[in-house]
Amino acid sequence: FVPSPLAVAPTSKTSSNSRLPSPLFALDTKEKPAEATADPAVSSISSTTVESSEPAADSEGLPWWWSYLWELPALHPGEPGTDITFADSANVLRTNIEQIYGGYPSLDQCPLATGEITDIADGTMFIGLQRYQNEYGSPYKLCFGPKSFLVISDPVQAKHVLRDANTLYDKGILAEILKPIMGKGLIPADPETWSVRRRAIVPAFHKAWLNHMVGLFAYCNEGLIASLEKAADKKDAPSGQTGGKIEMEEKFCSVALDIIGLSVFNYEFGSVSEESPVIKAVYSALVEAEHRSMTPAPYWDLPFANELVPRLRKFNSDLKILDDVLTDLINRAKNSRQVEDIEELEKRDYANVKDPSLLRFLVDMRGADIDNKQLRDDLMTMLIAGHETTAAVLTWALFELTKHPECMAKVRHEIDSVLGDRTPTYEDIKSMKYLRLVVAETLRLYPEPPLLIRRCRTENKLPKGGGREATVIRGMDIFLSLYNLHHDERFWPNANEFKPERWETKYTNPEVPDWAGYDPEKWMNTNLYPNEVASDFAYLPFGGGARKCVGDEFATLEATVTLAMVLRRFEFEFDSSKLAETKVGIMEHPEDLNHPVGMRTGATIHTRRGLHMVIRKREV
Ligand code: HEM
Repeated sequence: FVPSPLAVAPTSKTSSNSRLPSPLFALDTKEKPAEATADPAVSSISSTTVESSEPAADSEGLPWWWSYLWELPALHPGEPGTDITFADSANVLRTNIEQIYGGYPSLDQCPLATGEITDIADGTMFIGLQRYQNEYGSPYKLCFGPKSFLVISDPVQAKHVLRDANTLYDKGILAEILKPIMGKGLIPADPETWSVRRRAIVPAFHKAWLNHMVGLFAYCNEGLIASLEKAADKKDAPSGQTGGKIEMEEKFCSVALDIIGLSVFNYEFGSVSEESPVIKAVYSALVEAEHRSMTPAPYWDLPFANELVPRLRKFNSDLKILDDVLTDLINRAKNSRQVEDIEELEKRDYANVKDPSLLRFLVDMRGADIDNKQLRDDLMTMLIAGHETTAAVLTWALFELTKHPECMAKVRHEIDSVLGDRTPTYEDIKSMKYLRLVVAETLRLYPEPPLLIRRCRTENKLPKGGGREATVIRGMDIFLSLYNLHHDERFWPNANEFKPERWETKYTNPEVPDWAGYDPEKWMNTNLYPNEVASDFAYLPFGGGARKCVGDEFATLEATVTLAMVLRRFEFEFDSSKLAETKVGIMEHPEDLNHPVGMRTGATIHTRRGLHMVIRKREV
């Protein structure tokens, strides 16, 4: 198997990027400069990024072509956790070869995107995929060596994959990569384990608990506010600006970690104010999950790799620290177990409950599986799934509000009139509609993650929708681009504009067959935030169908409370000294023109160099 005819072939011009683009998410081609990451935890995140001038070997010293070899079906037969076999992978490969040498239309009727590899390896793969979408429509196919992906960016087709035919798809590569970290947690779990655990975990996010969580979010934010006050008091802003300097992406990461620790397993990380080996271990797990998602060859599965590769040895020892903490918390919860029926648990008076964590609920539930390993996997999954995602939403919401002073003024007016000096309650959130729309609009412009991943288990037909009818063959890997869906003018007029008001207006487009359009009536009376149902699957920040995020309401409430508390007390401006520095980034990435902080992807969309702001206490 010669890779180049099948690949979007690296040309001599692009040879510095000759390592294959990631099969997952994106390759980041820029390294975050050290000054943007004073916090060691955050600097360890930036260390996962890959330099554009990468020589012909990756960070583990493996030659770039090794990843091609790994993808040969003979070396990578039948995927663990799925029923896809060597024969299925070979059939997908044969289809692609026939298409390349036989010409379009192929067996699956999908055009093959061709172009320079740099189109998608410039650090923002989702933007590269959008360029191809404009050219080829939905779905189109992308080949990297013998590996191929069907890229879907249409709401009707997304509804088919996620909801109507969801049993015909599994998580494919994503499950393979996350299994060593999350075990049998919901994201990578096999179908049997998934349905048992999903039934146990969904009731844990019940109404009374979410109501109580609003108070917990406010409690964790007090630490953040104290640390922001200190920064404001420093008054070290660059000349021409007043206030103190602060990097807000890192601050939002810390508060989101504190919140997830306390709410999910009753553990005080206290990461807003200090650094500890456990916090470092959490970041190590996150960094490794992200690194694996960007590494084409699963070298960690090789015999002895975990003993021999220094990176893996370090990761395993960090994971052990985290596992020990989780095991201790699980044992303590089990030792004080008080079994109750789900209905009774859901009626708990949380004001008088000492430990309101999700772990407590999962242990106390009658008939629950309280096997240590399973509980550990559940907690680890929620820690990873629920931390950086929310931090990213907060980062981009502050970024957009700073760019749009008229929206900021509206938000502030709402917060002042609803909250006054109080900390927010669930009822207050209901009253702060504009702020909720800001959160929704941020999730539209910056979906976290920007791509969903699936693998087809049974050949089936994709409906046409606003794209083309196609056959998805068994074994085919899928990228469902949320970024494309959310930025498509056919579903969202002036799609690139930050306009929270858009969510109040009905929109239909008869030119997209079978798409019902967006209808605010479908959520405003029943939900706090717009969702996939109201947009007929054109807005999928939390996915949709059976595998939809279990933490959607938790996360949106968390983001709303945090923004309300922070924006009420502080004024922000972009740090002008850092803006000048990022001009280089702007020149290199024309699509970043509206993003003075730049974008890069791992599992979520990060800034390139941090969200550097000048902060002042607000006169109220
Ligand atoms: C703004 C924050 C968040 C965003 C944008 C987000 C987004 C998503 C998305 C898009 C999925 C679907 C993935 C797929 O279909 O492949 C998902 C799944 C999931 N999320 Fe979230 N999430 C967020 C916060 C949270 C939180 C706070 C938790 C838990 C405390 C959480 C736990 C999970 C779990 C367990 C799954 C897997 C569900 C399953 O497969 O059954 N997420 N999330």
